[in-house]
Amino acid sequence: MSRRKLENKSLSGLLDTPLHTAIKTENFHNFYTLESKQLGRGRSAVVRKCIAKSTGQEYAAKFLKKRRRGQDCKAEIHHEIAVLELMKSNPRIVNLHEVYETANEIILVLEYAAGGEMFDLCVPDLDYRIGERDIVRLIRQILEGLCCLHENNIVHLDLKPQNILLSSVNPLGDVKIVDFGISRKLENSSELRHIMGTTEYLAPEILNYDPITTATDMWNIGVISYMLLTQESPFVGADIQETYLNISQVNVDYSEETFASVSQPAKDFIQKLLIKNPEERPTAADCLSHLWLQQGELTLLCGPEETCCSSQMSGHATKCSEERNVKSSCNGTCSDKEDKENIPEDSSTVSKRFRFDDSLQYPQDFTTDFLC
Ligand SMILES: Nc1ncnc2c1ncn2[C@@H]1O[C@H](COP(=O)(O)OP(=O)(O)OP(=O)(O)O)[C@@H](O)[C@H]1O
Repeated sequence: MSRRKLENKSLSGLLDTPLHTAIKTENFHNFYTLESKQLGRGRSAVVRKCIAKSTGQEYAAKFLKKRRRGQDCKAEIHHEIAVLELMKSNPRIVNLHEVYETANEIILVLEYAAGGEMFDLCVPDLDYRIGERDIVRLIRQILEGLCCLHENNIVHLDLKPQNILLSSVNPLGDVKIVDFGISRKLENSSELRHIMGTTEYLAPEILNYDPITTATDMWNIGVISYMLLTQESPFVGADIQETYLNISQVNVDYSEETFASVSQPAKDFIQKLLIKNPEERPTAADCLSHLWLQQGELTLLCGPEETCCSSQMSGHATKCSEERNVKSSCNGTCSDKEDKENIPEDSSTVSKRFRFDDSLQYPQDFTTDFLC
């Protein structure tokens, strides 16, 4: 879908479509062996690896509390399930296998992303530095997933290296986008300006309380690309105020020193995305046509003549998704659609959310509209 179509839409909220996935009330533990080590934890969930007793297959079990901070969160969880269902056949989005419900929790049994978080590729103390060719492949894959989400008028709103997982790390596998907990459906009728997220990844329009569109996710593509290429978080400051200021002034270090080993097309790609005015940012489909992403082996899900949407970035004329066959990039889902309190924290799993800004107290999340 073109930006023109999307920009008139603003954010309303949650998908309340009937779910196709059966919510099982049998005892989860009869069917899965749960490993004690946490894979991760976030604002709303604890995620643990589990093994299906019948098949030996590995999964990730995401335990979501039905009530958090005294509020019923079932609608949010329903929404997260509905988004995962909508994206079911997109290989860039984590697959939802099963759902269980207990008295206090809903358990999402997800495809297991054995390679962990992309965040681990963004840290300066990495033994090896991931090459630009690999970064191009990973960014392409994120954009392919994002194209499909945006074509379905869903904005992720929490894209960050902690929510981009990898199917494997050695060899470097494929992208799996996770955590649709604060994603929202864009609607014509209403708009939402508040949302929460992690401070250093917030787009200026969120800080400014301006309407949110799909372009908000595109800011995050710029941030993720910057982090993969430079091993630095572009906006993080000494404290939360400095981080806000850096974001609102788009104060980014593009120095020779920081970009010493980064190609010019890669730098150009980031500079086109880290733009204050959301309307000037290219769409996910535009980005796929950028010169930087044209290099190396292309792993387009679309056929060549079915490439996603128009190209604002490169000027290449390509086909729009509206004209596309449903079997294109979204494998049928695009156009054919219409607290962790009870789970003891595993000390071996430290949240890496704030690794770039350890000085800030948890949570540094921006929570003007706390959803749950
Ligand atoms: N399918 C998976 N395979 C492997 N690890 C996973 C999987 N899903 C989630 N994780 C790990 O668990 C962490 C938390 O998961 P997730 O982001 O879905 O939880 P959340 O509570 O919704 O997070 P947030 O606070 O960002 O909203 C992820 O960052 C990742 O490290």
